[in-house]
Amino acid sequence: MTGARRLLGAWRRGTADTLELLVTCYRQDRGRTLVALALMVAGTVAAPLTALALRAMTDAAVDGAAGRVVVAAVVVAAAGIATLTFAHFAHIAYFELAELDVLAYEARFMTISNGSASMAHHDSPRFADTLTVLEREIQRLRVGLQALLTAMGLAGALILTFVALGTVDPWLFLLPLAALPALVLGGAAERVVDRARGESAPSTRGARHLYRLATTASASKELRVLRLRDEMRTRHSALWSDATATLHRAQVRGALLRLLGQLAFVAAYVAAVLIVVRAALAGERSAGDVVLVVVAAAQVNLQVTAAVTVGQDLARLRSTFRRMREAEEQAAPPTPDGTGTPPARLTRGIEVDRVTFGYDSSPDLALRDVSLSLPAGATVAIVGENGSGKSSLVKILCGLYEPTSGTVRVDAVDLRDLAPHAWSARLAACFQDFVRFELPAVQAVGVGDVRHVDDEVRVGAALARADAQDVVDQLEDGLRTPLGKTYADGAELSGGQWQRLALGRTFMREDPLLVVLDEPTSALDAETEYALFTRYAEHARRTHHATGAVTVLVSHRFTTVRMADLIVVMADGRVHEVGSHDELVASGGLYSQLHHIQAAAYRS
Ligand SMILES: Nc1ncnc2c1ncn2[C@@H]1O[C@H](COP(=O)(O)OP(=O)(O)OP(=O)(O)O)[C@@H](O)[C@H]1O
Repeated sequence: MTGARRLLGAWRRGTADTLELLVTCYRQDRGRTLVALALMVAGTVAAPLTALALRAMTDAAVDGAAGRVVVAAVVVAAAGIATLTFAHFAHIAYFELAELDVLAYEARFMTISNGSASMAHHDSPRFADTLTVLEREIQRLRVGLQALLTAMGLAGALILTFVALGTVDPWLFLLPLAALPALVLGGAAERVVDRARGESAPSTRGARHLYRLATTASASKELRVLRLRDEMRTRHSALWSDATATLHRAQVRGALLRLLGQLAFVAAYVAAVLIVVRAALAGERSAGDVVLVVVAAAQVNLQVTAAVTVGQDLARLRSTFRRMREAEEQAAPPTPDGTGTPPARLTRGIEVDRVTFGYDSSPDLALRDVSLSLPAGATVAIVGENGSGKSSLVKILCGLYEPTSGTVRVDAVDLRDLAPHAWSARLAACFQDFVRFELPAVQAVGVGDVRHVDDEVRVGAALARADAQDVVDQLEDGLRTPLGKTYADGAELSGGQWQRLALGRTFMREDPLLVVLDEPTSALDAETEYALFTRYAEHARRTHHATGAVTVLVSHRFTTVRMADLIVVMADGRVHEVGSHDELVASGGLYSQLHHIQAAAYRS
């Protein structure tokens, strides 16, 4: 009972999802949706009308009624034209609608992927699998829309065909039952194939990754130097073979299931024709009846075949919507978002209280029992070896991940109680894996505060704060120069130049409460990094007086962070030492040792 209820629930949800596609079309363009629907239904329903008109024509001919023959012949011709042409015109109408639908669902897909404040879902392999399948399936929404419109026409055509057959012999009303095995087995076949799509997603994802690597310019240097062309090709084709073998096996099983369903129907069809032919031979049915049954039953065969195909496309469409819902659930925050507003200025600062954190995809902890006090207005440097937890701590401070346990407090308010988007609006951050926005230079920097994306004065000021004005000065058309390979005339920048523009972007926000610079100068030499950090720290001290903003600098270079008010040394996910440069050097601990080693290395 519960199973049946669950099935019914799933069916209802699936139908609602599928119809939602039509509602989306309707919202985009009412007129075109109605025209497409009307043409599709009229074109499909015209086929059984042909059978009825043929019966009338045959009987009229046998009776010698020339007038009726002509009328019926006109109907046959009109219905024939409608069958042949309406679907084509409908296609013209829904083609554009389908494009708009793909656009609408791509926007939804983008929101699912990157619309939430937290980015924890990006670490889940299950989410990655769902995205891999969705990325491809969204492009198939066009087929889904066609299937949906065809299904509506087919439903009308099937009803009309069975009514027509039923007028010849009530037994023929049973013919729809013979179509059931084909529909049920068709659905089962699609489920088999859909499962295989999910199972093959990791291999598909791997193959796509290699394909992207092999076709993007950024990877081409290493691929050439490492002479990886053949290796990449071998691995790519092995992964594809793996994915296609899984899909192929499922397709074969699906085809067998569908064949079984079709055979059941063919048997019933032959029986139906025999019943009517025998009755006609006995003089109980007219010649027109025989014509109607032969034509209509043949149409039923075509309609059922079409229904099975359409059924598969609709099942695939339902799976797409199911996956979309799953992805939405996976990307949803584990606890309801807070609604609080961050303070206009920080008075106490940011408190990290016994924070422990592990990524979903890893059994190890990235942060263990971290407690820190980041006073308002302070410049805090975080140093530590690779993998010691610096970036993880920064991401927690930015609210990109929630701590597994422990609390981050902003002026005594739990970060979880603040509205995520209100907190991110008060952040200014430059990450080590910064984005290269291929836009005109003004916008590539201006997106740092999207309200002022084209404001050349603000952008200029932000670049000056980041000491990156010279990058733009070198460009042919200054701030208006398009950047990157997306444009035919786009300027290509060096890694360090891109990084300095990213820094400029960070300084677009004028009233942040937290400024994060996570290795923003990794492409620069140690001396330049030191000079820049000193400049930022001074700037931060001056301006953050007003907002109480905390500036967090992450660096590997122990020698360049000594200007910070507070230095946090991380090791193995824990806070190993905290203090000012002088205090830490005096204590003779890890900072002191590593500082001396690095200083000696730079001197030599
Ligand atoms: N997205 C992730 N999924 C799973 N584990 C991760 C992820 N990001 C980082 N880790 C792990 O968490 C630990 C801390 O990484 P984190 O990036 O915070 O270190 P880091 O000190 O910033 O290192 P680096 O100096 O190399 O940037 C490492 O063991 C790393 O493998």
